[in-house]
Amino acid sequence: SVIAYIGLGSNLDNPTQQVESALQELTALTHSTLLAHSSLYKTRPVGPQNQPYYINAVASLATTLDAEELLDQLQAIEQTHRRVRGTERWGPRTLDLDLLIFGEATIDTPRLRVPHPEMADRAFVLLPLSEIAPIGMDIPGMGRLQDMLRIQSGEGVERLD
Ligand SMILES: CC1(C)Nc2nc(N)[nH]c(=O)c2N=C1O
Repeated sequence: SVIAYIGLGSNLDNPTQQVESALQELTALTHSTLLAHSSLYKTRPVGPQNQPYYINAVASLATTLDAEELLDQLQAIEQTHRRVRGTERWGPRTLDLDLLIFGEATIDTPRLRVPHPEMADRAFVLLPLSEIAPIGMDIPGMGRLQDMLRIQSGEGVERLD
């Protein structure tokens, strides 16, 4: 099996509830085991500011699914949260499940880019990720987590106790 890291985000319809229940659903994925999840964070929107704050988290999963199969499962969970696709690209959403890292794989297909190309400059991903990943972890084709964190300010990312 490989270890996959999943980014969770929501800023519509009770985001804390959306993320909490998505974490529950991740424990029920076939051929997968939820290993850990971060705290929840309240984060300022990246992109258009005229939208609500997000709730973000990161989870790690041991899985024997391949990346595309896992993506299918994640998109199915998004659907159960009434994720209305085709809405504004950077607009608000009930639930985003992003496949951030899939073992040592680097994938670049029309459906899937892994590791997630924007994660290196997103504190709303790096801070929760650093709670559950080894700080020296190498992110395939991108560099070390600790080096990415160093150039991020925690501004606009608040851990919820
Ligand atoms: C619109 C965009 C880029 N901004 C975000 N901003 C924050 N803070 N959290 C997100 O999960 C998030 N997701 C996105 O897709």
